[in-house]
Formats: sequence, structure tokens, C-alpha cells
Amino acid sequence: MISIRGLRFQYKGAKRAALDNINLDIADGDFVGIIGTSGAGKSTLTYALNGIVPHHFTGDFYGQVLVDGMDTVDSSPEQLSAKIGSVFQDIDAQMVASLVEDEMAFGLENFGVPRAEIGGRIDEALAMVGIGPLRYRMIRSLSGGEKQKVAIAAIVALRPSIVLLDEPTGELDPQSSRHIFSMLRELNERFGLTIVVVEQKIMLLCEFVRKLVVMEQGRIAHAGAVREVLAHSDEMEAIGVNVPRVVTLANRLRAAGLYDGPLPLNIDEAEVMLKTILSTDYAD
Ligand SMILES: Nc1ncnc2c1ncn2[C@@H]1O[C@H](COP(=O)(O)OP(=O)(O)OP(=O)(O)O)[C@@H](O)[C@H]1O
Repeated sequence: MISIRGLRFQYKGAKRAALDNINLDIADGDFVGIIGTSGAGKSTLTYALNGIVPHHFTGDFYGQVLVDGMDTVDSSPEQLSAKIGSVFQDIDAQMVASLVEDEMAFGLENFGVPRAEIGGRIDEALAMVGIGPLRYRMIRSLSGGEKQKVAIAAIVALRPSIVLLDEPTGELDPQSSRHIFSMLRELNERFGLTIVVVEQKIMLLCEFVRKLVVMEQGRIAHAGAVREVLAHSDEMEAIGVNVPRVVTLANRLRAAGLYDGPLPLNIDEAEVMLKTILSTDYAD
């Protein structure tokens, strides 16, 4: 469980706060996507969750962030990493070993996991992420999507309850991006991990996450279930966040009084919506 109350953070020397009056709860087992334009504060919010803010970046910090009951100000990022595992944007910089197995063992050793347990923990995490066959591969021989999965498996091996990812598909093509999100859904639904992901690709978020947080200039502009948030598509477009065209179409049809059913998030659902609307022409 994550609970953020009245959070404000201003980097030292910055003219304005990177985070301003943030209030947010994330329940255990939730799958949350964070979206917003460049500079909106998405990465800073992830730093506030894993303790990098305020421990590694100096600045003015107000408010409270609790991660599974641990106050991020009173706990070190190392202590917090037992609860919340972070996969950063630059995974190449995060990886230290040449071999997949060694990369995973490195994190576990650092975490103080007894040697006898390490092999089993690596097996478990590779299976959860669905990349068992990559265990003995050289990391430099992997595709971008495979590397991303290894980075995620290395974090999952530490058995956090929350996995936090900052743009995990930034470098990936559409198909590999979907693979990453399918895998995150599996971790969420099958293994109960709470997933919090910063992502620019709105279609992926609409398809996979349950809740959306939209950020604008350090604040939360909207937060809630995906369809609830997308009902505000005009406001999202106004702050520079593109929404799927099917959503804009549905919201306009709603505003015109032509439709009051559920918001479609993809072409199939849009087809159902249009059939519902058009069928009224033929009703007696
Ligand atoms: N180390 C820093 N020192 C001073 N200001 C910073 C620092 N890092 C970020 N900022 C500022 O804080 C604000 C929020 O930045 P942040 O990186 O969190 O946004 P973002 O939404 O993740 O952007 P992007 O999508 O471009 O990564 C921006 O105005 C940025 O210039």
C-alpha cells in the first residue's frame, strides 16, 4: 500500500516545485499507469516512492510518503527496496554483469540472500517473468525487450511487493512493448505484485492498467479508474496528453446525447458502441 499526503518537492536551485500538493493512494495488488507531458514530474514521483527523493537529491521536501507503512524520510532507499523494486529508464546503466544469471545473483548477494538460496530465487524470478531459457545468455547478446525482462526479473528476484518502472518500453518497438506489458499483467494478476509504471504510450496503458494518474506541472490533474479518467479527454488533450481517438469520438457522442454506454478503449469496443448507436435508427 502506498499513501502520499501533501507531497511537495522542489529540487535545490529549481525555480518551481517538481511535485506540488500530491495526494495519492495505491492499493495492494493494483496496476497503475502514470502519464503526463515532459517535465510534469513523473520521474520525480517515482523517486519520491523509492526514497531517491529526498535521500539522493537535495531540495525542499514537505508532506508524507508511506510505502507499506514505511515513511520514506525515515527509511533509506536500501531499506525501501525490500518493499518497492525499481526498474529505471536506463537499464544498461543498471546492469553490472555479463551473464544473465550473474546479473541476478549480484542483486541477491547485495541483498544478503544466503548463497544456498540464490539459485532457487533466480529460477523463481526467471519463471515469473517467463524468460527461463535466457538464464545462461550473455546480456549483450539480448534484444532490447529481453534485456528489459532481465532487468525486471532481477528486481522480482528480490521479492518486493511493489514494482516501479519508469518508461520500460521507451526503447522498444510496439510488439516488444506489448510483451512487456503482458508480462507485467501476469506479475500483477498471477503473483499479486503491485505495479506502478510511468509510460508515454497511452494505448498500452488503456489496454493493460486498471488506474491512471495524469500529471501536469508537478500536480495530479486526474487519477482514477482508466475509463473514469478518460472521460476527461478534452482536458487531457488541453494539457498535451493524447488520448485514443476512439475515446475522443465516444466522449463527443456522449456530449451530443447520442451515447451513454461504457467508454470504448479499442476498435472492437468502438464497433460495439457504433452498432448500439446505429441500431436505434432501426428501432420502432
Ligand atoms: N536534478 C534536478 N535538478 C533540478 N531540477 C530538476 C532535476 N530533475 C528534474 N528537475 C525538474 O523537475 C521537473 C520534473 O522533472 P521530471 O524529470 O520528474 O519530469 P518527467 O515528467 O519525468 O519528464 P520526462 O517525461 O521528460 O522524463 C522538471 O521541471 C525538471 O526540469
